[in-house]
Amino acid sequence: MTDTPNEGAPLPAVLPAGYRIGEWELDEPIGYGSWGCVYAAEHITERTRAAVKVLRTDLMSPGQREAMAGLLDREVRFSLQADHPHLVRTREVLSIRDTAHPSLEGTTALVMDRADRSLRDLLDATEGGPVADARAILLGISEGLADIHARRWVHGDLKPSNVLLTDTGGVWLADFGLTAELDGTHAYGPPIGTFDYVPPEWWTDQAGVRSVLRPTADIWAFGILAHQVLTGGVHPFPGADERARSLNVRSYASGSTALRLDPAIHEEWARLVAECLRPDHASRRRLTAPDLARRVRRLSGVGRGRRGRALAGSATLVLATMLIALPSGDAPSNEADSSPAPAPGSPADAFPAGSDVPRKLRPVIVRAAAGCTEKEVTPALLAAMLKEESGFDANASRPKDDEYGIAMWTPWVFNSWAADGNRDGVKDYMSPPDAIVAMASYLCWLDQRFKQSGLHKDLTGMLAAGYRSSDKTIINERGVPERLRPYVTAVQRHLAQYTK
Ligand SMILES: Nc1ncnc2c1ncn2[C@@H]1O[C@H](COP(=O)(O)OP(=O)(O)OP(=O)(O)O)[C@@H](O)[C@H]1O
Repeated sequence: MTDTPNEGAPLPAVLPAGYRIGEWELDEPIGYGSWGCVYAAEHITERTRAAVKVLRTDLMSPGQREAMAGLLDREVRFSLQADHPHLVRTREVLSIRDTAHPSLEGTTALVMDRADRSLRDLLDATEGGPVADARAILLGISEGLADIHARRWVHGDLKPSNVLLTDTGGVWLADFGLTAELDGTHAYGPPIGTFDYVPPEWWTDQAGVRSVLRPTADIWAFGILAHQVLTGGVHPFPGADERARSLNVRSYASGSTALRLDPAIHEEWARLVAECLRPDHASRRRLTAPDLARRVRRLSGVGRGRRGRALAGSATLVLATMLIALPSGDAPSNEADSSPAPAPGSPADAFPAGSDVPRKLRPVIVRAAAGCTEKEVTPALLAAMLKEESGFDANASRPKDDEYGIAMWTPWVFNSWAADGNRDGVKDYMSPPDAIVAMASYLCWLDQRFKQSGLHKDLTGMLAAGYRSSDKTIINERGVPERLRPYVTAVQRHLAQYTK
């Protein structure tokens, strides 16, 4: 908190060197963004370096300030939870207290680890050919993206100035001002974007004053960025300026022109870039961020198992724990329901007599539930969810919402929870056993998240609602949102029928 030694004289737009925010003393600005200025800074006693992003709403018009409020909230929320070697670390978020300058009171300052340059600086300094450490940079970006998507957020503004680099080889994604949390299959953001990195559908996917944001937008941006990294800055779509290039992007997406990548790019990298630059969301979504990271890792020649540090609290860890806990047994089959009546005490006997839960599915449902130690994740709950999601139809689909199969998984979301329920070596969201085990893993994780957040009432309702939205939605609303109430009521009705 800042009361002294900041002087009482009027402050210029750029805060003067020596200005103190909390325990941090500002030095020169490192760079300017649309909403704020980033300063080099040092801790006043420990002399550690940092970068401090000051978002000065006092310099904005009332309209800008209003637009800024929501974005700022998202940037702060995501920054505080980002915990990955390839996401810039936010040390603290401060609210300026400066009695000598009341207009600054309450201004937000994000104190981050300081990088030595951005990828933009590196591209500007490179004349042709791949930038130095191109592979490591692309690997870092793809792993950072995979983590963001696994947490069900979309970066939304991936571009060279938002990729930070350190002299020691650090690669950090930064600037979470447009980072948005998914609610279902997509998020919404303000219609702001950097033309050179937005996907073709961005121009048409506007919902009122908001634009639709999907994880595939980050994949597109990665494709553009990878092309630039591999060529020393060449944008894959020709044009003298951003507007001309964006017209060429749209002409490509409409099928009028073909994609022409720089021939100097190695064939295998070019194939990956082309996949990222598929012309529409539907064809691009097959390449999820975890797949992308795997492919980049392989192309970079980095062996399996190389991770900077463990992902504390990540979904991956919970899933691994759960699958180890799965009792062994015969691999469940995908076939239709045709088995004889169950023996008493068998998995197939877990449901009330006359229940419509298909007999063939009962063992996998029971086994999937047994893999979770949370008492709410029962065979009855899984069956109730499957009933409401698909009516137990293995081929169900809602293409409009990008949801498929018995558990109505969205393909890229399934990837974060993917399970090989029938142990056939393939993790497939259209395979009922895989989809059901993944559903149990996800519900198990949601259950733990809610309990950790102090939410203990109506857990089954929150689990059903969380499956339809996200952990964050339920935690933020402290329970089932009204709009999801009809869905939750239906699941709970089935649950009562399936509970013995
Ligand atoms: N932690 C950091 N360490 C070093 N430089 C940083 C850090 N964070 C941001 N920068 C640099 O500061 C500049 C401004 O960053 P900021 O995130 O405010 O905006 P931007 O991404 O350049 O633009 P916009 O806000 O319009 O998207 C950028 O050049 C960025 O590379």
